[in-house]
Amino acid sequence: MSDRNGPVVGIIPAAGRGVRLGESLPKAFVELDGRTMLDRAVEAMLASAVVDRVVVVVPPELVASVAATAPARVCVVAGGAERTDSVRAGLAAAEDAAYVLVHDAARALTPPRLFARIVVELRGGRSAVIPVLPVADTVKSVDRDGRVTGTPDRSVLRAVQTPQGFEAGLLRRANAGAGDATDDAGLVERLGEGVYTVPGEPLAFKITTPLDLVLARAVLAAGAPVGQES
Ligand SMILES: Nc1ccn([C@@H]2O[C@H](COP(=O)(O)OP(=O)(O)OP(=O)(O)O)[C@@H](O)[C@H]2O)c(=O)n1
Ligand SMILES: C[C@](O)(CO)[C@H](O)COP(=O)(O)O
Repeated sequence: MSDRNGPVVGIIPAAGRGVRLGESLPKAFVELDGRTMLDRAVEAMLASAVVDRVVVVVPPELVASVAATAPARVCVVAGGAERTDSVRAGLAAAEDAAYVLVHDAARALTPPRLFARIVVELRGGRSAVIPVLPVADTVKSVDRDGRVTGTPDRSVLRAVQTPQGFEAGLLRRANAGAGDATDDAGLVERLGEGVYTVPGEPLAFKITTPLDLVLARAVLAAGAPVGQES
């Protein structure tokens, strides 16, 4: 059990290569209207006013250059081969945390109010809290031949975003366990611990493909109040 008033440390995994985006530099360093995805993610986290400090996890060769321009309350560490490895590196630099918020740099337009929504639940006694949205498409499971094996009831499905918030000790235990997962909550679920949901934000979409990049730039060009509102 964490100290309910203890520090919240944000961890921003930004060490991916962005293969699916296909740009010539690591994805977190691609610019959206003059500011990198990473800078936007850090600024939103700090603007939320619910995070005490931020650990940014970047490709090893970029640690020195990112650290040289990092704002106050932000430290920079080297990431690993998989996202889970990068989160582990972030956790190692968050030794003082009572709670951690793990947030993809790739969700660069996330409104600050989403961080606050997660922290309210953590301080209220939840150990693991994630933002989700309803699923708009029908989802099928398929076998290796592409043959449909089932149609899950859409009403119980949710698309999962970040920031994902945890009692720090719980995420340390989950992350130290064997195996990988596509999100941090998945590791916590494997421990048999409850993971709770709060409403996500459409603007917290993950910039994964070139089309996502077009969408993000269009949102900014349209003058949406991204990063300003709390
Ligand atoms: N070894 C890794 C892989 C991913 N990430 C981060 O985890 C977030 C979500 O990952 P994703 O969107 O898949 O980014 P990439 O791994 O860069 O994308 P791709 O799979 O297309 O290469 C991103 O902010 C990414 O930088 C990370 O810190 N370390
Ligand atoms: C953590 C995550 O953003 C939740 O939706 C997602 O699972 C990351 O997946 P990726 O393939 O590493 O982008």
